[in-house]
Amino acid sequence: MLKGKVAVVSGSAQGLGKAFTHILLENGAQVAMLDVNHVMGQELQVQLNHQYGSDRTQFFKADVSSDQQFTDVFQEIISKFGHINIFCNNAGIADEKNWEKTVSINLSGVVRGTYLALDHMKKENGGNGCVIINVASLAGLGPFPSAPVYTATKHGVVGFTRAISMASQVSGYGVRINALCPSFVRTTLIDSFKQEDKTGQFYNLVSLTQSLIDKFTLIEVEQVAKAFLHLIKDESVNGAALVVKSEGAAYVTFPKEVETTPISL
Ligand SMILES: NC(=O)C1=CN([C@@H]2O[C@H](COP(=O)(O)OP(=O)(O)OC[C@H]3O[C@@H](n4cnc5c(N)ncnc54)[C@H](O)[C@@H]3O)[C@@H](O)[C@H]2O)C=CC1
Ligand SMILES: CCCCCC(=O)/C=C/C=C\C=C\C=C\[C@@H](O)[C@@H](O)CCCC(=O)O
Repeated sequence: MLKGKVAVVSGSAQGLGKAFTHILLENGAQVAMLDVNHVMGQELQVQLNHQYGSDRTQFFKADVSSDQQFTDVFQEIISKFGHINIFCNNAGIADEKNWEKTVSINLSGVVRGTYLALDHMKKENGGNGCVIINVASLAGLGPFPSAPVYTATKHGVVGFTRAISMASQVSGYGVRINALCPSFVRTTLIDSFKQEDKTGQFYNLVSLTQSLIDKFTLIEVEQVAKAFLHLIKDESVNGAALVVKSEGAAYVTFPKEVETTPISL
């Protein structure tokens, strides 16, 4: 299904990015894995070489919060694979204490990756069939009180995706751009909410977070990967947000007009 397609996944050394890499490979794509953690990334590449063959993946070390590193690695990927058809901005952290770093990775990193990919896809490949997936969160659609900056970055990813997808369509780029919004997933990221050096002033809200996790229940990376694949294949959507919860996946219906309650001045 994805034979001949080249995909890039950021934050692919573990967690959701690793699961996205697996499902892309299982469906015939070649995958450029990008991560700041080169030890885990290189270990994974060795494992994937054994499993899928040595020509299917290559690991590239880069920090998505660095303009220079992201731009350089993007060129390296083009030199290695020739072109890119699928680009997934997945790298993310949950660090309320160092909240500026969270903004730089979760939001600025997504904008950076989308612009690099869009520029390449529209010029080199005429856009046709190219797709960008931005990993947001259910926290991009509603408040996650113990992580307000994380929530802001994910709302930002959803808003950016909706606007840039329209810009792509109106400009005739032929590139679809969609957002993936999982609820809590069993990865190492989840540990962040129990670490005081990550939660900062919101450490007192640990039990509130736990009750949200209990309400939504942890989902497995493989379930999110299936939704990710659906979003790649579904050519009918652009600017969509696909929610993934334990009970299944569903597209968000955004209101054409927001509901308001008038006040008298
Ligand atoms: N685990 C969860 O409950 C949910 C996660 N998400 C989102 O999914 C994405 C992936 O998260 P997980 O797999 O859960 O986390 P994870 O912590 O398991 O994996 C994140 C990966 O991103 C890499 N990374 C971090 N900062 C980076 C940077 N500056 N440049 C390049 N790579 C970097 C890490 O080295 C790691 O390999 C994130 O955007 C996260 O916000 C969304 C909803 C729920
Ligand atoms: C710090 C731990 C990592 C967090 C990873 C992550 O992104 C998890 C998010 C999970 C969901 C939290 C959102 C809660 C939102 C509610 O406030 C609710 O309003 C959402 C409404 C949408 C719905 O369909 O239920």
